Amino acid sequence: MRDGGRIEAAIEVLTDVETRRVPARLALKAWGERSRFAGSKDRAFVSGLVLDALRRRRSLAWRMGDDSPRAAVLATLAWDWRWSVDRVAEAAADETHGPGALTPDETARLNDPITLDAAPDAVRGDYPDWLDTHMARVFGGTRGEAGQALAERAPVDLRINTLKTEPERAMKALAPLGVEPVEGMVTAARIPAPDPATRTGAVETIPAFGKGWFEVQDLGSQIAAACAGEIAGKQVMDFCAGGGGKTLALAAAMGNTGQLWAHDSDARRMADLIPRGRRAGVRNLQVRSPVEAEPLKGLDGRMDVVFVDAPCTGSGTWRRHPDTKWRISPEQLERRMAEQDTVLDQAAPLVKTGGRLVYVTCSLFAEENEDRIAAFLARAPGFGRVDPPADYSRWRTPDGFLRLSPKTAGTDGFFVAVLERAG
Ligand SMILES: C[S@@+](CC[C@H](N)C(=O)[O-])C[C@H]1O[C@@H](n2cnc3c(N)ncnc32)[C@H](O)[C@@H]1O
Repeated sequence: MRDGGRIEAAIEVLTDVETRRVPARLALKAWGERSRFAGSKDRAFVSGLVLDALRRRRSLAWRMGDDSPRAAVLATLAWDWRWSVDRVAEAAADETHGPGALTPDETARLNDPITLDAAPDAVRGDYPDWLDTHMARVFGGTRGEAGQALAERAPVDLRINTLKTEPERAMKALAPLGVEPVEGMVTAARIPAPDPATRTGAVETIPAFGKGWFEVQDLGSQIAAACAGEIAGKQVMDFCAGGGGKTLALAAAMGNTGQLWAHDSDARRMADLIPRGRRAGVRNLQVRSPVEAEPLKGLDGRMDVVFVDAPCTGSGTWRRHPDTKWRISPEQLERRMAEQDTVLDQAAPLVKTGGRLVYVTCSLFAEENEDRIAAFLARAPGFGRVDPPADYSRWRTPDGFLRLSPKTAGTDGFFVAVLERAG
């Protein structure tokens, strides 16, 4: 495809995302199915452009004085992809495929972009107005900057699986991917955010992945899992195991000692858990699926650690899923809060006396984090807060929890509370 056609396709997909309020992934898939002529480079270009436009949707509209998908896509090319305005103009004017020649106003705005200094925080931080109070509660006067960091492209983070290899050996195998070590975490590696228009080789295709040497996992998720503490030889329950990202990290920390239990209220989400565990060399995993009559039977009061990776709005992952920030609603936030209360109440009885309940979300909002913990502690006075591991103390909140964000930690946003059941 020529650039004009690719740009027109990105405008079409962005329009579809916004008018039908569907995930970008589905709109891109639908476009791909309609556009059999598009090759893998075209798909990478269109997908990268749509996602980048979604990342800064509001600030682009504000600076262009136009909230159309066309304006967002053209501005992304000029300001984010650093195309010259002449190049944008030439591609747009492509007679057969392009979205049409730039107007004089578009040309002027692209050539002379205004700053965001006078923009409201929600515009500077690229999130919907109704979330401003939620962002303000956590980030105060720096919420615009926190939002900007959530609008950056994310790196690809890897977790080296110590059940299968040594970090040094894995780093050698990963060298062709351009990985960088992560300070303070020898089992983590990072591939800097790729160029948006190119489809980078999927890390899953290299032989070391097939051998189970590493997993793709955001560094924040790895740190959250590490907050389970010293768990070798213990009884550990991953209560919301889902696809098993945290389960496998917990398994590596246990080194096939003790017993790791995995549970989720949705059996379908755990479908890949057994094969993933096998590939990763996990031998101490027991899956307790909700298809069983009483999946948690016999486990009350037996766990040293119950890890609750709770359902949440995912506001910490906007870098990776920028469409979700425009779809999230107050009703959805309320629903997630109710689910978080339920999940805490269901998980707590499994914790043994002196054991720990580790509550994690990938959301930044206090309503899903501190407020849920405060409400839980009021309902369950046998539990009390303890400090998360000292290694991560630089991200401790004044209340003694952990909050990671792209701005403070260079990771996705995560919240961790470590609670202990009194003796
Ligand atoms: C954030 S996701 C888990 C992601 C997973 N731990 C990982 O690292 O890949 C939250 C999970 O909680 C599950 N869930 C929601 N309500 C639940 C409940 N009451 N009990 C157990 N799991 C629940 C959802 O099905 C979903 O899989």
